[in-house]
Amino acid sequence: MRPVLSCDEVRRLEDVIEKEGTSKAELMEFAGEFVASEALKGNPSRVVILVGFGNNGGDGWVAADILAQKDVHVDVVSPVEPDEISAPLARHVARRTAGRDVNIVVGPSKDELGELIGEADLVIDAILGTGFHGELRPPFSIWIPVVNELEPTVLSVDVPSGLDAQTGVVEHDCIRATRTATMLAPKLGLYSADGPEYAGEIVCGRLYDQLDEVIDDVEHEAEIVDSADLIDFFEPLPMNINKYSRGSVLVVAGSATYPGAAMMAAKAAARAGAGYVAVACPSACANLVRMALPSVPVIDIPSDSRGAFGAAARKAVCKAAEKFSCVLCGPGITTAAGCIDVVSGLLKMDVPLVLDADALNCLAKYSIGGIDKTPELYRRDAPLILTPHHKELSRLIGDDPVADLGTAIEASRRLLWAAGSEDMIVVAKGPSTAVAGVEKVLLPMAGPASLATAGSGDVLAGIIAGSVAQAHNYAGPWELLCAYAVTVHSFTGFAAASRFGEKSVIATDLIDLIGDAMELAAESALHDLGVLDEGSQVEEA
Ligand SMILES: NC(=O)C1=CN([C@@H]2O[C@H](COP(=O)(O)OP(=O)(O)OC[C@H]3O[C@@H](n4cnc5c(N)ncnc54)[C@H](OP(=O)(O)O)[C@@H]3O)[C@@H](O)[C@H]2O)[C@@H](O)CC1
Ligand SMILES: Nc1ncnc2c1ncn2[C@@H]1O[C@H](COP(=O)(O)OP(=O)(O)O)[C@@H](O)[C@H]1O
Ligand SMILES: [K+]
Repeated sequence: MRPVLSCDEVRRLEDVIEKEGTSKAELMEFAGEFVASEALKGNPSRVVILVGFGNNGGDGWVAADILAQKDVHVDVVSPVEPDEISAPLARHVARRTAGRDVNIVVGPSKDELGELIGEADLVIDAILGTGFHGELRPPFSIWIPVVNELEPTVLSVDVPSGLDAQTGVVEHDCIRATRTATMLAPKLGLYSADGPEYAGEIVCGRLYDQLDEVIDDVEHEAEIVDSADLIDFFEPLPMNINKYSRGSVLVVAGSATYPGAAMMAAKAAARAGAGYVAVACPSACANLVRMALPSVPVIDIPSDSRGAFGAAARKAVCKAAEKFSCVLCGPGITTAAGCIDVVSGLLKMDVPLVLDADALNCLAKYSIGGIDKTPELYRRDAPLILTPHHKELSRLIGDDPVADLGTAIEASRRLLWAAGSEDMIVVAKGPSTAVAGVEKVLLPMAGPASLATAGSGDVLAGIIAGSVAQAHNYAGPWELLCAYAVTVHSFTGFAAASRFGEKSVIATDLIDLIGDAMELAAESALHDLGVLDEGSQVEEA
């Protein structure tokens, strides 16, 4: 796993490294070297380097010097003369570079800038990094659209200029990078909100030899999960099993209005590998589910007058739930009184429980001002996995806003720390999904935007429940198991997008591709580990 840091954590890490004897000035030299080495990968003969007033620009000035020494023609475009640069470290390297064989262009007109970029093989964006804040000011608010309009190959330094390195939000405009060379560790904003849209491929410069020894001296906002980290989940089925010992899931879902949610979640749980999946749904939709899923037993639960779980549902659901390795509750249940009762009943049982969709909205209705105010409602000994999207997560914490990865992580931590249980996980879904536990927050590979389609979350909930059901002797951490399920879901998105077209994917497409997705994830893990070559063939020893 690879750490992702907040801007504050990066600053603390720089301080730790400085205490160990490597100054910030030296780090800037290493950052510039890393940028130059990334730039040279494309063998450019002309490079334009756009620099700002701060240390992000400093990295650009160092890179300019190195590239010029490698016989690359370098134009450095600066808003001011080197002597007028405000950040002292950046001013120092700018003055030094000014004495070398680089062409410095101060405050060019739009047309001059366009001409320079038009002639370049590569543009290096060292305008703004982690120090960017507020509204984009001239001349950068003029430069950035000129760059984007010409669509050159762009290497951004640390973060694309205009992107908030913490939230990933682009308020006005932002450099559209082909690649981003980020320093020490990726910043959270590269994975949040608009980050993935603007950052392109992300490469990380370690800069400091003993990075592994000091990186744990600061907190990590999150950790990226690579397929290779999930290798233990790709074991083949053992021979000596039966349908129950493989793992069983009870899907407590559906209503007369949303029978499809129960069908999708149940089928996904089975496709994810559970040997026995049953559905407990309101009697009003039970026959529909039976007809749609011939392999799935359906338990009739008393309905209310609208076809949702009724007053007698709690007892019936809890009795049925006793025999299963995992219970998934929520898809399509509505928030009728009987549903709230069902959720509260299941929380009191000691079966591993996944709460999704309306089960979360039922939970939010329990308390005013956020369920973290009354954690005894959801604190339990058995595993509890909540799978909210941003809006559901916001409801769980009393309607405080959840808008991006950073706020989703913060909200998840509120819920987790209030409960204080190692067996509780919040899978905070969004364009990038965070899997948060009390100890750490994981960022599994995100899927394509095709996953933003109704019912896609029901499929994920089914994959999670199916995976939990199979984890009999699993010693944890539950975060990793959920990260595996999210990764498989992401791969279903890619597989479906390539089969049906990016815009044509619907949630039911994802379900039959779960097997393919597991295979793709396993291949990717073997590839990361160097066991598979480029052509995905097993390498001969
Ligand atoms: N992490 C690491 O270990 C290492 C980090 N390093 C590098 O340092 C970078 C951080 O440098 P930094 O702190 O100097 O900030 P930076 O991004 O250059 O921006 C500050 C300048 O931009 C200006 N400015 C701000 N907002 C603006 C706006 N809206 N519109 C226009 N201007 C705006 C701001 O002006 P001010 O608002 O202060 O007037 C100030 O002049 C980091 O990203 C990485 O590349 C490496 O060198 C070494 C290792
Ligand atoms: N832009 C996006 N890029 C990648 N994945 C996305 C994007 N938008 C949503 N997703 C994923 O799609 C799923 C949507 O879940 P959810 O909002 O609960 O849908 P529903 O309630 O309709 O089933 C989540 O797994 C989420 O991470
Ligand atoms: K930048």
